Amino acid sequence: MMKPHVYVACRIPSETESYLAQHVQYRKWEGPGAVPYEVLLEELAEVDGLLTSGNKIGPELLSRAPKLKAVSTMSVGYNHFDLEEMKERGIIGTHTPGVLDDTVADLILSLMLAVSRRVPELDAYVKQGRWSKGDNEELFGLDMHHKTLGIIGMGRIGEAVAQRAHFGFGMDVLYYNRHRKPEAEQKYSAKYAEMEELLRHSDFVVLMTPLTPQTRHLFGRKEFEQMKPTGIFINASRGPVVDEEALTEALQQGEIFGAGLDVFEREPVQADHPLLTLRNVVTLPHIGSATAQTRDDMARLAAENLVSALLGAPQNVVPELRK
Ligand SMILES: NC(=O)C1=CN([C@@H]2O[C@H](COP(=O)(O)OP(=O)(O)OC[C@H]3O[C@@H](n4cnc5c(N)ncnc54)[C@H](OP(=O)(O)O)[C@@H]3O)[C@@H](O)[C@H]2O)C=CC1
Ligand SMILES: O=CC(=O)O
Repeated sequence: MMKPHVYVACRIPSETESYLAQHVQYRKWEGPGAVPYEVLLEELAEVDGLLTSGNKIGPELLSRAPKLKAVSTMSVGYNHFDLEEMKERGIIGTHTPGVLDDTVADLILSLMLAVSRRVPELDAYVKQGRWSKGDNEELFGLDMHHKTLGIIGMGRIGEAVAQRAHFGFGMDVLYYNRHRKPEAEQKYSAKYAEMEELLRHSDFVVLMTPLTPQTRHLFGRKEFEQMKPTGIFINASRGPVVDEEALTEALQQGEIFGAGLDVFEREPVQADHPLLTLRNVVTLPHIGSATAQTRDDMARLAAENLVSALLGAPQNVVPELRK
């Protein structure tokens, strides 16, 4: 039987390439940087499958890929999939849930600590030779242990955050989803709360929903106003879930204590973005799952997902495209 043809548009480790080679014929983008859109369109003309990590999968691209049967993204988020278009064309879309939960949760905890204890700001203070003797109250931060954490989007990653916060830091956990999760409530003594109640009672608010039409700008002026003035806001979901103008205002006006951001409305964020000028914001370049081990695991799973889809027994299909 002829092996299916695949294009690999993102970096994958050599072990994963060997795995792919057993099942498919593939070509790959060798870099540097991201694959240019024109190259992608050309490559897709003849392939059955695409392995990607964030290329927009929309009508133009799909219309240039007449043989395409499956797109596998090396990410758990799949807001770059045009789900309606893929459904109409019968394209299978898969993602990589689960393998990155602990790594992303670790990063979220590091943002919570970095903002509350002002780690980057104080690192700069020391390195700039501004440390003087004596107890300087201006350098004090806020405690994280035994405070209240509110998680909006208590899914796989949200639960990994709850686990660390509750058992590691003795935090009380509130959460908001569209559906309650009795098992999570039991495991982490978590309490379900409506958004407003969660925002009013939480010392730390972690946003971890997917980006969907319903969650776009879920967080705006009203939500920041409802937070405590000592509240810390963390977003590691997707940038457009937050209205960045409202967040900037809330930070400038002291409506909240600080924010930790791994994601932005436009990525890469522009160097002159107002958020980057604020002392009480800790930023990262969308790096939640980026450890060597976890990226290897994601690449392997994405490759397995693609092979499974092309060989007729698809796994890890995104919920909206399941038959
Ligand atoms: N910064 C980074 O590097 C990374 C970012 N991510 C982002 O994190 C997201 C979450 O990943 P993961 O935990 O695996 O996903 P899950 O699907 O497991 O969890 C998402 C949670 O969000 C809730 N949710 C969905 N829609 C809404 C809504 N409209 N209002 C309130 N809650 C909602 C869901 O509950 P319910 O359905 O009951 O509402 C669910 O509990 C990904 O989609 C991705 O965008 C993921 C990995 C790395
Ligand atoms: O942002 C990363 C992902 O896996 O989604």
